[in-house]
Amino acid sequence: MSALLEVSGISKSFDGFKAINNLSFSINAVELRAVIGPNGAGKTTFMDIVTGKTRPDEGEVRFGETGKSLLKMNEAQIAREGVGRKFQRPTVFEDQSVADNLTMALKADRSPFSVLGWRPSSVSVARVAELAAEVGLSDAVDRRAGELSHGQKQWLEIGMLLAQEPRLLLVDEPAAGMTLAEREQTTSLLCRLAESRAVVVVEHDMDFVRRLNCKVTVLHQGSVLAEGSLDHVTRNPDVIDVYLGR
Ligand SMILES: Nc1ncnc2c1ncn2[C@@H]1O[C@H](COP(=O)(O)OP(=O)(O)OP(=O)(O)O)[C@@H](O)[C@H]1O
Repeated sequence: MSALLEVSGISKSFDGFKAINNLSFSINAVELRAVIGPNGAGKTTFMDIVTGKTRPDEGEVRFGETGKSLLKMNEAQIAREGVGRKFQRPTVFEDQSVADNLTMALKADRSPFSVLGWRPSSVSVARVAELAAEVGLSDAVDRRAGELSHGQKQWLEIGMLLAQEPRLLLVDEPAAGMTLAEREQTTSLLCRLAESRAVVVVEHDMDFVRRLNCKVTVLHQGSVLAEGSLDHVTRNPDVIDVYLGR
C-alpha cells in the first residue's frame, strides 16, 4: 500500500535539546496508527511539524500521491491539503447547537469569496445530518454544544474536522477524561473513520491503544524505538526499559 504521509530524517532542537532526532516513518492512506511514548518523547512536536506549527531543522515531510512537501506550506495550506488535527481539549462553540457547529465547520471549508454570500443549502443541511450520524450525535443535533458530555463534545469536534474531509486525521489523546462507555464508542468511531482515511492517534492510555487493535509506533527521545502490534512492541526490552517498566 502506498504511503500518504512520509516523514524522513526530521530533527528539531529547542535550545540545543533534540526533541525530534532523525525521525522517519510513514502512514498509509487507509490506516489506523497509534503513536505512544513516554513524556517528552516528541509526540506533540511530531504533530506540530506535520501540521506546520513547527519547522524541523532538517528532514522532509511528504504528503499525498505526488509527495508534496508539507514543509513548503503554512498551517492553513496543510489543512487544505487534507491534514486535520484534533487537540486534546474540545474547542466547540458552546452556545451554538450541534447542527450550527457542524454547519460552521462546513462553511469554514469554503473559499473566502463564497463565504461572503454563504447560506445553508439543502446540500449542507443533508451533510450536517450525515456528519452528526457519522460521529453518533444524530439525536443531539438540536442540543446546545455546551450541554453535551465531554465525550460528545470530542465527537462533535471530530465531526467538525470531518467537514473538511481530511485524508489524515491526527488525534491527540482522545480517551482522556472519558467514561468507559465513551471510550468504547470513541474506539469504534476511530476504527470506522480509519476504514476510509489515515487516522493517527497519540495516546498514553494502553488499554485504549489495545482496543484500537492497530499498528503502534513507539517514540523515544525523538526517534522510533519500536513499531508493530501492541503485543510486539510491549515485548521489546527497550520499550519495557524506557516506557512500560517505569
Ligand atoms: N517550544 C519548545 N521549546 C522548548 N522545548 C520544547 C518545546 N516544545 C517541546 N519541547 C521539548 O521537547 C521535548 C519533546 O516534547 P513533546 O511535547 O513533543 O513530547 P511529548 O511526547 O508530546 O510529551 P508529552 O507526552 O508529555 O505530551 C520535551 O523535552 C519538551 O520539553
